[in-house]
Amino acid sequence: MRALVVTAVGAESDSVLAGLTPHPDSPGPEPRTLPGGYLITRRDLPGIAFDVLVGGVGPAAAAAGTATALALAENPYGLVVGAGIGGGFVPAAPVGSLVVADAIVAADLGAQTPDGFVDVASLGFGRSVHLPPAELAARAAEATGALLAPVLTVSTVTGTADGAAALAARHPMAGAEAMEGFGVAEAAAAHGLPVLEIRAVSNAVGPRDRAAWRIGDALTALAEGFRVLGPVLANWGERHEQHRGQR
Ligand SMILES: O=C(O)c1cccc(C(=O)CC[C@H]2O[C@@H](n3cnc4c(=O)[nH]cnc43)[C@H](O)[C@@H]2O)c1
Repeated sequence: MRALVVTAVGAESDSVLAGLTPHPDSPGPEPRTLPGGYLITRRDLPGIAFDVLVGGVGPAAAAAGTATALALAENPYGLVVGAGIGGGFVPAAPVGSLVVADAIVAADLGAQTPDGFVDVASLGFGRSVHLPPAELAARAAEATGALLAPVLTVSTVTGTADGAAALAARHPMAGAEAMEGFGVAEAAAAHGLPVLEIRAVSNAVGPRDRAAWRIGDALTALAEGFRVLGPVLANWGERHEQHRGQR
């Protein structure tokens, strides 16, 4: 199977690649540049090939980058994975921990009304949630020690206690927020592909405090997560392809 992993920035892609590179002395091919300037780097593990893309920050950039890579793929992908750092809803997802999405939620796509926020699906336009394959998400969370919970996609980083409380009230089970997952998922769905999202928590969702961000710790956790995730995804891909072959 081939999997496309979509990160926002190079530091996240470097962490993912570090986790997917069993022999640091022979790391594999150098990055290529896709039309649009997207960097994409290939890593081969037993049973699975990964292309790790730097797609940009925010849901629109992530959707554009993912769609570009999927449309230009020489060989078809079987899975798309959104990956990177994110804000954690504490205490469930502390800084340095991992969250695997059991739902990828467009948390600020919709309309504010006098009665509160109405999501885009309730307005009658498209989708507000993408669901990763349940068994895959559960296995990924178990293997990596991640919290299995909804991951919210927002266009604006939550920076106030009121904002965090409003989001938590609308999504009481949420584990993390980030800015790309829903865009990645929309592009994957347009190509009929399953999607997974994993976030390493760099900061707590809440009042803005840049001094408290632990991006290094989160990037280390992301690399460790992908070290474990590689074989899990390979195993899932093999069983998935066998299952498709039997039909
Ligand atoms: O607070 C700021 O001044 C600020 C300025 C520019 C960018 C940021 C970011 O938070 C980068 C967002 C980047 O990292 C992911 N991320 C990490 N933590 C969070 C979060 O708490 N909420 C949303 N996104 C987060 C996100 O996926 C982006 O790729 C801050």
